[in-house]
Parts: sequence; structure tokens; C-alpha cells
Amino acid sequence: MSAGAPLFTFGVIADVQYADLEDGSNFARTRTRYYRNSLQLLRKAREHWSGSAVRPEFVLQLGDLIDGFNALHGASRSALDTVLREFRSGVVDEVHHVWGNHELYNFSREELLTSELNSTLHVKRRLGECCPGADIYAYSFSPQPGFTFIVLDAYDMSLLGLEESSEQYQSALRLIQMYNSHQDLNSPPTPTESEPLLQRYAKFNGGFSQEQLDWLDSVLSSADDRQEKVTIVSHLPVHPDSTDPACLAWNHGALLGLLRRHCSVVLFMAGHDHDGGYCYDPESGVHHLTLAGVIETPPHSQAFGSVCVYPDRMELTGHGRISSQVLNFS
Ligand SMILES: Nc1ccn([C@@H]2O[C@H](COP(=O)(O)OP(=O)(O)OC[C@H](O)CO)[C@@H](O)[C@H]2O)c(=O)n1
Repeated sequence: MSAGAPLFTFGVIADVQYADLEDGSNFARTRTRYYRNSLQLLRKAREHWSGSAVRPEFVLQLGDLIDGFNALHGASRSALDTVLREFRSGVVDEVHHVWGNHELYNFSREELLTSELNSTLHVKRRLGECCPGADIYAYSFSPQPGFTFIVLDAYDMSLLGLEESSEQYQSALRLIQMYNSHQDLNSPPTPTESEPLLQRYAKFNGGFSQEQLDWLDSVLSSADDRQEKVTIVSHLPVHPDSTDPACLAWNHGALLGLLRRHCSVVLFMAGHDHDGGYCYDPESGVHHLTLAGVIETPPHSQAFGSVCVYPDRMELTGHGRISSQVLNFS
């Protein structure tokens, strides 16, 4: 790792999924979920960032900050307050929150837009363009000249957080039912030889509307013109080699196509797949990093990262289940 001073640094963490509950498991009962301890791991990550010689300028929280079980226990608001208090008690005072499926199990899209999880309302720095779509949660910001970060809304096309009577819900239902014939739409369809990634059409995933894709296209065109380095964050991964296919965004191909048409993008980061993953896409020169989730991380371990940004690369220092790696800009 480099000894030179970075231009800036940032922290990253995914799938905290806190709930004040005993340990449980994932749906397949193959992994333990440490609902209560996830708060301790978040605290230790925050203490690490606060005590670092070079403090991160901001933290990217990649979604699923609290678990859906909170909604069943009427604890959505208190659980959210608990985790946000944790973020607030550190010296890292800028957090960019991404929305995941568990945010939408606890709150409607409307509630989220006016909550502290809408970073555009709470971050003090001047943000770039927000997606003009009425209730799409996507925006850009520039921590340093030459660098742009884009927060995407991977559920602006989904069945979550919406009134069933809404046109947005009904059009997402029509789409998912074209590929998933299960009664329970959370149950992923079986892949076929011609459609090997079909599992992604599950209710716990979602996608990017055409409006959001058009907005992203225009933000990336400006970044290309200015020869910037762009990092994109989303709860759902979009490259099949960076995740289990059951965790991919429904229209991941549309996003991948966009990344391949714009030279400015260097990194795409996501959460959702609690095992994490990584690949480099030579067609676009983009690193696809899926961060392992805190919720399935044993109490003695960790799952967060600190990234130092240099003119020609990013250096990720991983903790616990997250490996350190150098992400060169091509
Ligand atoms: N086969 C399945 C899988 C899930 N469900 C139900 O869907 C809801 C969300 O599932 P959950 O595992 O909690 O979602 P995460 O975002 O934590 O994890 C995504 C990836 O699986 C991680 O690798 C929940 O209500 C499940 O019960 C289902 O019905 N059938």
C-alpha cells in the first residue's frame, strides 16, 4: 500500500440490518444473522474512522441499515434512531445513505424521502444534480475537483414501499410476472439455459427506471467531458461476476451498457449480497465491488472498508471479511 498522502479518503459499510433481536438466520437457514451485534460492529467501524490519522471525508452506507423485522415489531423508528445516533456520535459527520429493500420494508418511499435517510436533505456540502424524477432518490456530489460520486436508487422500479394501487407498483408487477411465475414473488425463478440470470426477478430486488437511466446518462456525459473519475453506489449489484445472480438488479444489463458507453466511471459499489464479491469489467474499465454485509458477520470479525483516493487509483483497506485491494484507474 502507498505511503503518499491521498487526495481524500472515505469509509464504506453495507447491510448493517440492525434489529434489537436475538440472532436469527437467512431465509435458507444457511447463515446466522447477528441482528443485535450488528450495531456493535457499526460502532467499532465508526470508532475506527473517528480515530484514523486521516479521517474519512464521508461515509457511504450502502443500504439495509435496519432489518425488515423491525416493522413486524413496531420498532422501525426506534431502530433507525439507534443506528443514526451511532453515526452521529462520531467525528465523521457526512454520511451518504443508499436505500435497500429493508428500508422499504420499514418505511414507504414517501416517508423515506422526508427522513434522515434522504441525504440530499441533510448533507451540508453542495450536492450536484439530483435526479429530476418526482420521487427518485438519486444524486451526485463532488468531494474534490475531478471526482464525482453518484448515489443510485435501485428500487425506483419495484414492488416495495408503494401503494398497490399505484401505477408504479402495477407496472413493476407486470414486469416481474413476465419472468417469475411463483405465487410468492420473493421466491426467485429457476434459471434456464437461455436465461441463466433469471433468479434476479425476485420481489426483494428492483431496478432503475428509464427516467433514472436517462439522468445518469447525462451526468456521465458531463463527467466524460470534464475527464472526471466517477464512482457509482447502489444497493443492488449490476455485474453478474460480482455477485450471486439472485441479488442482481432486474435491469442490470441496461446499467452495464451505460457504464460501457462512458469512459469516466471507475468504480461501481453495491451491497445486498452478504457474501460480497468483486470483478473487473475490461469492456468498461470499471471495478465492480460488492461489499460483504455486516449482518452476517460474526461478532469477533468485521465488515467495513476505508478507501484512500489517489490521482491514478483507489486503495481499499478492508477490515475482517473485506479484503484490501488496489483499484487502479485504467
Ligand atoms: N427465497 C426467498 C428469499 C427471501 N424471502 C423473503 O424476502 C424478504 C427479504 O429477504 P432477505 O433475505 O431478508 O433479504 P436481504 O436483502 O437481507 O438478503 C438478500 C440476499 O438474499 C442476501 O444474500 C424476507 O421477508 C424473506 O423472508 C423469501 O420469501 N424467499
